[in-house]
Amino acid sequence: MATREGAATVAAEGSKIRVAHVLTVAGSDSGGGAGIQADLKACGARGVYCSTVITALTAQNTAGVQGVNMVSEEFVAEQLKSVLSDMHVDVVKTGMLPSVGIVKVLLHSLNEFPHLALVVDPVMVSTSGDVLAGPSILEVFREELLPRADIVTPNLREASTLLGGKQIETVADMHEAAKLLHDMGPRNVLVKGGDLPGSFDAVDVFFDGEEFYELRSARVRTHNTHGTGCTLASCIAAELAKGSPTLSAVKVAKRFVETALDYSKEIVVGDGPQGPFDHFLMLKREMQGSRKHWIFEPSRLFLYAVTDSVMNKNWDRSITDAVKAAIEGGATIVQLREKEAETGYFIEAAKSCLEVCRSHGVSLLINDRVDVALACDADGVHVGQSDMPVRVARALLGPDKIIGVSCKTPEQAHRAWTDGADYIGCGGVYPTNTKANNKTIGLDGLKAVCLASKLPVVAIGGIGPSNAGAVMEIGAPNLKGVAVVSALFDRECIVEEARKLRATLDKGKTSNS
Ligand SMILES: Nc1ncnc2c1ncn2[C@@H]1O[C@H](COP(=O)(O)OP(=O)(O)OP(=O)(O)O)[C@@H](O)[C@H]1O
Ligand SMILES: Cc1ncc(CO)c(N)n1
Ligand SMILES: [Mg+2]
Repeated sequence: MATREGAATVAAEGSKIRVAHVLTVAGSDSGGGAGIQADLKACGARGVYCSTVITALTAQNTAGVQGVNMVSEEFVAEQLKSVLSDMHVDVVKTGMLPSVGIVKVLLHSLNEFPHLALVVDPVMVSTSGDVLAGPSILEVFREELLPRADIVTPNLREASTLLGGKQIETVADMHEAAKLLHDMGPRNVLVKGGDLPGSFDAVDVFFDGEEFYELRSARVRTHNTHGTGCTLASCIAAELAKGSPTLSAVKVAKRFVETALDYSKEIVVGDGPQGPFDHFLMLKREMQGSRKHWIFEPSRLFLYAVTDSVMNKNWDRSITDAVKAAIEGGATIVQLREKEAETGYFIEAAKSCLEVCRSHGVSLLINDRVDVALACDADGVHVGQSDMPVRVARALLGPDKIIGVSCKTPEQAHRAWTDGADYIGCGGVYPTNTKANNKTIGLDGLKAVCLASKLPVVAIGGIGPSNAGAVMEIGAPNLKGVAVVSALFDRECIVEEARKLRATLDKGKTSNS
């Protein structure tokens, strides 16, 4: 078992990195819930590479199995040869093995690679009651495949069939079955109790030849259990491939299945009685969870105030006072655009603005200066096309900060999405004095950018109370608001101007809804 032991999740070999690798030899489930598809997802979720030798195609959905098309023995052999002659496999996991001939072909390959660990999920009957491997398979399973296995994972029905029809209705029966199956030669046995009648827990019995372990988890109340067996066996294989001892691998795998079922208990994929679950839902939720506190709510772009150092100087106002007034008038997000400010002063001013913004639940972004945003822990940055690239800013700021990017063209808008921006600032919509040599793209340019991206868009450039309504009326669902500079900060009373703008925007919103 040298290879398995040596293949921790990723084992460095010089400068190359070797990945933990499971080969699944199983059937395809067109519905994507069990078989090869479950194995790929399970290994993916556990961070392990998975190659696939397909033994049969099934036409299958949440109602059951409508058809089976076996792959020829010769072609199963060819797939095995392609993978095993070239790739560094740590563990072979078997699922649907529909004919004696296919099992023999597999055994032949395993003989050639005696170091490979073997997880056997003796798939025979699907939960829907459809036969995936007939009784003719039993002898070769008992006599040849099980003795070669490091672990075999039958469900109740499969354990009973392997044992010639033994009744298994209680946990005590499962112990007995595990012991009898162990006598057939596998190193470890896991009798799965997913289908144990009347049990509150999902109990599996593990036997290593010496000790019995009852592995219990809460029974998730769900119809989405299609593919639990395949997933469990693949997870065991994945953990073994990383180098775990067998009992730990089984415990991790069972926990994975339980958690995946729990996360997926409400999903609806098909109309049949037994749905699949989502192997990645817990990861998706985790990702969302880590961004929960800030998660960017596009409606925040509604009235976006962008400060301007020159204007504040002309009107003799501090940045903080300007920001306070904009928020009082109804600004929903603020960006500090201080092109000339010295870094030390900028950080202090940003901290003071941040205090004001936080106390009003308004996000504060910094224009261009990722360093300043990091220094004062602002909510994010807004970058232009020639500033720090979005990808680099994202790498520096991490997943929790908001990143906006200025775009004038559909290409830039598309790029913003792939690079990981949270929103697009699009303009100049109208001519403006705030930015020298800034090309005006008009309402058509704005529309084209909105159409080109899934990201929320805020329009900018020459916008004020007189034209904000027209901008919002272009009718793009992802146009979430307007950003203004002069219309607020180059006016005598910021609060009043902000209120006027807010009123115009609010009016447009009510008449559109
Ligand atoms: N509702 C449930 N809640 C929690 N765990 C479950 C539930 N149903 C099954 N399990 C667990 O899932 C794993 C697979 O067991 P199960 O008996 O369902 O296998 P199976 O019948 O081979 O599955 P399938 O044929 O649908 O792929 C076991 O660890 C079992 O305890
Ligand atoms: C292809 C395939 N393999 C295994 C199972 C057992 O769930 C299934 N339903 N379909
Ligand atoms: Mg099964």
